[in-house]
Amino acid sequence: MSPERDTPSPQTTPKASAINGAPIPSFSLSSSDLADEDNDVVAPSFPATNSAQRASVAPTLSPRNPSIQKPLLQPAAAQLMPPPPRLAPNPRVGQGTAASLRVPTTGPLPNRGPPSSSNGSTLGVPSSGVVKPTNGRERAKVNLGPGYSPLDWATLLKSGKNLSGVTGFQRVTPSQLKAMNGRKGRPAWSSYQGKVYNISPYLPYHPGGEGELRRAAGKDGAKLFMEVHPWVNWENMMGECLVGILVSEESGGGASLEDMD
Ligand code: HEM
Repeated sequence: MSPERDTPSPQTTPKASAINGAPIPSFSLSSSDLADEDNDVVAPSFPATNSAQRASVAPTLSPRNPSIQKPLLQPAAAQLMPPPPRLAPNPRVGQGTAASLRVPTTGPLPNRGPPSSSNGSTLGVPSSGVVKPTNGRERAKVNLGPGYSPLDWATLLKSGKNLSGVTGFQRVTPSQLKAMNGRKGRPAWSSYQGKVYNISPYLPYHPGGEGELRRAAGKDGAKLFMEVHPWVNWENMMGECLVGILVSEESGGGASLEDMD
């Protein structure tokens, strides 16, 4: 408490007082001061009339604010409440809502996938548009020669040509299947779910490469096939290459198989 402070009247609202002898501004809260004021009071030049600082100060700072004309019977809290919204112009408002919706220029954009990919696709997906499971294996990229596209294979399937390499339905024993491994001029056969197919004509059409397909030659190819691409329909793609059915060794093979040896 400063000894220089004016002694306030116990009946009046406590007045602000100078702490270091500085004069108190004329905007006193006392009713007598208000009565002496008229509306010609010039607002202080600072803060500016429409500034944010002024907006945050009690309304009694603005003589043009009608609230100061009211008697001090209002609760003190009401006197200290900020004026009705008279905010300084928001510089963003003039730029439209697009400004507030604009995506920051730093950091990854949403829904854009990984920032970059080895195939150069900006969307981070393979350029083929097909996302395939890899089964933990690195798939070989095979360039099929001209005329050996999947469409070409489909055309060949419908051509009516004999793609099985045999004249009739065969009963194939495991040993006979093993002999048809594609070597020494022999055809490549492979079994799938008990059926035997001649995979030789498909070798140059196989998207995974001839070498991969040859791994199934002379044996049951189902396991290898399902490991790599279980979504591929073997029976549809190889239907015209059907040689016959796999039978037990004791059952014996067909006569035509013996002719091929
Ligand atoms: C007659 C049986 C087979 C047929 C009809 C066949 C068919 C196909 C087809 C249609 C594709 C393309 C798949 C795609 O793009 O989604 C493909 C790819 C492939 N196949 Fe086969 N396939 C056969 C057997 C095999 C076997 C036995 C192997 C492995 C030993 C194999 C290995 C592959 C590989 C590595 C690819 C490449 C996959 C990729 O590019 O992501 N295929 N095959």
